Amino acid sequence: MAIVLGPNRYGKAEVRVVRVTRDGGTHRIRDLNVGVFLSGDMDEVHLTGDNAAVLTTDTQKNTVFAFAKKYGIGELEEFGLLLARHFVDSQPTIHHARVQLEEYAWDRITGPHSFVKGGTEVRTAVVHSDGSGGAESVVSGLKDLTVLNSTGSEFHGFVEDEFTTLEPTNDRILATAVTAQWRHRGTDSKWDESYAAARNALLDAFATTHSLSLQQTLYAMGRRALEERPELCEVRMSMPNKHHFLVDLEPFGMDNDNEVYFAADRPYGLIEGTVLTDDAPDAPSAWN
Ligand SMILES: O=c1[nH]c(=O)c2[nH]c(=O)[nH]c2[nH]1
Repeated sequence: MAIVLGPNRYGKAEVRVVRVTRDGGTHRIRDLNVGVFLSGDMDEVHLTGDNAAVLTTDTQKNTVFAFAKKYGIGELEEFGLLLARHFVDSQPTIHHARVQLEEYAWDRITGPHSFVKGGTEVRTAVVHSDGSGGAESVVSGLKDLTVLNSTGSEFHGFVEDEFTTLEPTNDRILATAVTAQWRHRGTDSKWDESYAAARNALLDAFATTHSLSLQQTLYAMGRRALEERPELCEVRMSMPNKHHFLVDLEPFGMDNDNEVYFAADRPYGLIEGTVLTDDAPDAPSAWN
């Protein structure tokens, strides 16, 4: 039996870069968390410790800051593509780059240079590139988009075995924190417009679907995004069921007509799924 090196990559995780753009006295601010992960001719560094092929993770981090200065931070996906292509194009030993990005929102308060941090929602992007002219993929998304329907949700007809205690319901709160990623067919979408429209499609489907299960809602959301955005071919979602349990007020001589809930934080159901068009090209490297 021989022991061999399997798939590997290396890079700098969580480069926190804040870019201020000064437009006269008016400032704009972008707040990103960038991860760079590279792979290529890395047998020697693992097998013998020869670092000749290694572009250091320190250099990768510096490149993120230098690009933020040199090119500014435009659309999130575009910034990721710029970085990913640079690493592969400039280094003969690097054949594949993955750049993952998170963006945190800052909303203007008043005046030209004051901001308040946005909510918990985070915009995300993952870019893979084998270099200019090579295979590339772009996955956009968001995480922690927290939503709630205070009615319009039922859950019944499920399996009942000897351990089942859950009561069927025709009216419950449905709440979740959506993490969603959507894969683009190409690498030339209008990124900001596409992001806003996909987000709206998810939100609108959540709000307007009369839900018989969170699974059904998940499918309706992914489907809506794909129907409305032809530049997309696959949506992956992870949605915790933020359970709201009716409080028993009978001991106090009161009824509870779906008015008072206990918001439990754990354990929670975790509903995950993929929705895709039947012509979606295979793209394993877009996700790995
Ligand atoms: O929408 C739901 N899906 C489930 O699979 C499930 N399981 C559960 O206990 N509550 C719910 N709700």
